[in-house]
Amino acid sequence: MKVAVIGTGYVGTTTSIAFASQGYKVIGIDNDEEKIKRLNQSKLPFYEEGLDGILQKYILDGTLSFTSNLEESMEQCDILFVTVGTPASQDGSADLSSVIEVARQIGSVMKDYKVIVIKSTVPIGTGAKLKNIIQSELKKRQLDISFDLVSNPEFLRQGKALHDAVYPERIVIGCETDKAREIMEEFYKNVKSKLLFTTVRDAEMIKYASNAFLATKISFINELARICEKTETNIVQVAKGMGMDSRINPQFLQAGLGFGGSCFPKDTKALLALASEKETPMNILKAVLHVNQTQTDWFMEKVKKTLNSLSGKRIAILGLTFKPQTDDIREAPSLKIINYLIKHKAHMAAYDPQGTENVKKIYPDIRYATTPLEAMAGADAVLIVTEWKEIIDIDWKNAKRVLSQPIVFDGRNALDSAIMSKLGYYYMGVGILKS
Ligand SMILES: NC(=O)c1ccc[n+]([C@@H]2O[C@H](COP(=O)([O-])OP(=O)(O)OC[C@H]3O[C@@H](n4cnc5c(N)ncnc54)[C@H](O)[C@@H]3O)[C@@H](O)[C@H]2O)c1
Ligand SMILES: O=c1ccn([C@@H]2O[C@H](COP(=O)(O)OP(=O)(O)O[C@H]3O[C@H](CO)[C@@H](O)[C@H](O)[C@H]3O)[C@@H](O)[C@H]2O)c(=O)[nH]1
Repeated sequence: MKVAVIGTGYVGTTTSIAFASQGYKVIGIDNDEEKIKRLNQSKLPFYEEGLDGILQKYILDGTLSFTSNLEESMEQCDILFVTVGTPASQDGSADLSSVIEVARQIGSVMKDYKVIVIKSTVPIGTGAKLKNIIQSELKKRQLDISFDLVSNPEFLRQGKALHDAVYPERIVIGCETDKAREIMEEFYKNVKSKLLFTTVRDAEMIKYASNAFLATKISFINELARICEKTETNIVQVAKGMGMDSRINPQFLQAGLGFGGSCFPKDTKALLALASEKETPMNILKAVLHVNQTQTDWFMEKVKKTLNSLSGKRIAILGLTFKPQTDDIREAPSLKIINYLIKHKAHMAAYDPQGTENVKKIYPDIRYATTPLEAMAGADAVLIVTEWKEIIDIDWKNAKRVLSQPIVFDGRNALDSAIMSKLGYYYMGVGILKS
């Protein structure tokens, strides 16, 4: 079976590599010519540890190739996976212009039966809409070609993309015909995973519902962290005790600075926009977003109160990306924190192993350091914003010497408060007693 993947962004490139590793011949297609040129030179358009070597291997052995020519690629493939972006529009709803454009292009060049698989995260009803667009393009060409439209949402996590794509916990397939079901079953036959066949609409909803639920767990624990601080209880212990109940489970109960990234913020907003369009309010989800939007301010108010004022203070920011193991800064809490510090006239120096260049484009005028210690030199306080291992592993005993004051605000509860206190730090996390 030959495979084409339309859109060679984060999901498209990582799933193309995963499909190649499963023995398929894969063509990655993108309308960004520069990206295609670089991919063919084995250069990834994003940071993902260890992936460039694997990409190079599959390019060199001819398993994987990249092009901007959709028509030619379609003739050579049986299944087309669509992984183009669906970013948030001004009103929060999903911007479907790229998936619609791809559907038009497919309909205008398709010559025989294909299975068109939507991996992009799209609102309920989009699959049916895309099917209509393809049909009307075929009609314009006076062709009566059959095709199947399948929804196969992607659940991979950034930083762990290849692992998640090769060993998915579950595969959800929404399809409408036995033929499409058989082809999808055959395609995934070597992947050991739970498989759920359902309708296209259900599959579309499963993706939004999953992200909304995980986001809900995070906002729940973050709101609980606020009350823990007022009741002299420790959110880390509370989450641990809660998570020991298998019905609750310990994942996504890490209190912190709120969720960021390219998915949770936009997907929760898109589901809310859909709910509003359907005149069915989702009050819990609204609160989830509200807690998330206020979490960094809540944290920064504590920083300001502890330091009396931020004006003229030197602050070291450790970590800029929305989570470790990525260079992605979309919706990263660090951006709100930098903005807060600028507004309160603090001086800052920021360090991140991978995200600096991306943040520089938004905030060119703040100081960036090339090591954590350089950022910490002379600082009145340190803010841990992303829990990179390199940041957790700082030699905190010796690092104290470069600081002006030994104060650490840990936005990820990444360090041990008792150890930090023993080392002589004034240490404050999220939802834990200060030490
Ligand atoms: N990033 C993640 O971790 C993740 C995980 C699961 C699902 N998703 C979903 O997958 C989709 C893609 O996300 P992403 O992060 O890979 O996006 P991205 O922005 O990194 O990549 C999208 C790619 O599509 C290309 N593109 C746009 N229009 C095109 C067209 N007409 N023809 C060919 N290529 C075109 C762009 O040039 C870009 O390379 C989104 O719907 C997202 O919600 C993302
Ligand atoms: O207990 C937790 C877990 C996560 N986060 C934050 O939540 C955000 C998202 O984290 P994560 O889910 O690990 O990252 P993503 O790569 O955005 O992956 C999510 O979004 C993808 C895109 O839809 C889905 O495919 C994945 O299943 C889903 O986990 C990050 O800012 C994390 O810091 C917390 O604050 N506390």
